[in-house]
Amino acid sequence: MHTDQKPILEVKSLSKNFGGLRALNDVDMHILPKEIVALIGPNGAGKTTFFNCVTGIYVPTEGEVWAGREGHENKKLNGIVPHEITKYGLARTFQNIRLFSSMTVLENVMVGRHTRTKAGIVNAIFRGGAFKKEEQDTVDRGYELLKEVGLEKHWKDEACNLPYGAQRRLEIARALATEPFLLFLDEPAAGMNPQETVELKELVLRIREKFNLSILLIEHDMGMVMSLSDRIYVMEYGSRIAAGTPDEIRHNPQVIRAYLGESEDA
Ligand SMILES: Nc1ncnc2c1ncn2[C@@H]1O[C@H](COP(=O)(O)OP(=O)(O)OP(=O)(O)O)[C@@H](O)[C@H]1O
Repeated sequence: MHTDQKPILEVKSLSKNFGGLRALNDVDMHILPKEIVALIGPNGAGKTTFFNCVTGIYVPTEGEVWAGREGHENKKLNGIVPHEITKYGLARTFQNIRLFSSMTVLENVMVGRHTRTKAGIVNAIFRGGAFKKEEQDTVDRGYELLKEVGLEKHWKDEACNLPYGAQRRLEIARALATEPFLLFLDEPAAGMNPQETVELKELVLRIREKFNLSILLIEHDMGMVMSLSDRIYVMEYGSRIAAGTPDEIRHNPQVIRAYLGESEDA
């Protein structure tokens, strides 16, 4: 990594209040092209609130979010609605999987793809004749992405019938279909067995290379965080308490204290 590279994400003094609760307090972060960065911290530290503020779901109380593809100027994202942020190139998965459960696996990926097509989701549903070619491309591209995450054999299954780990991979495929430059993964390994977690790690590394992605992940599986991340940010009670390489974080006394102080189920 070269430190003179333009960050593709710059978060400056981000804060979020919920009534009297300061869920995020003055948090700074940057991500460089093709970096894999983890955001960790005990339960309730503010990690999901951070994701929600950066991806437009919450309006931050204070602070600024700037982002832009490599080779382009960064643009201020404050005030932009979530679907416009997705279109701009920031895609995400959710802690509680949010698939369209009665749609097929392939249709779920096609929904992501329609962020990029002229036809849009309405024409896709009503099958407007003028959009047939584009629609075929959407199907082909969706199928390719299913192959990428190892789900092509399940393309006609209803999404709700997939095992849990496969649903998480499908969410990643749907996010990739929007052609992001920055992908947010909210606890991608949650509920996965050790074998699925290893496969997920390989998948994350593969898609970073193939799609030239930067990735920010929230994850409680420390084995995965330490072995996958280029850098790690640590939060506690809404504030950033540390940032550094996995080795620096592992030996940081404040981080050790934050983790030893939390309950065992975290
Ligand atoms: N919409 C909301 N309204 C009020 N309080 C909220 C809201 N969302 C989050 N909070 C509170 O903000 C704090 C931070 O929550 P957040 O979900 O961001 O933490 P987290 O680090 O993602 O936790 P976990 O690891 O358990 O997912 C918590 O005290 C939570 O109860």
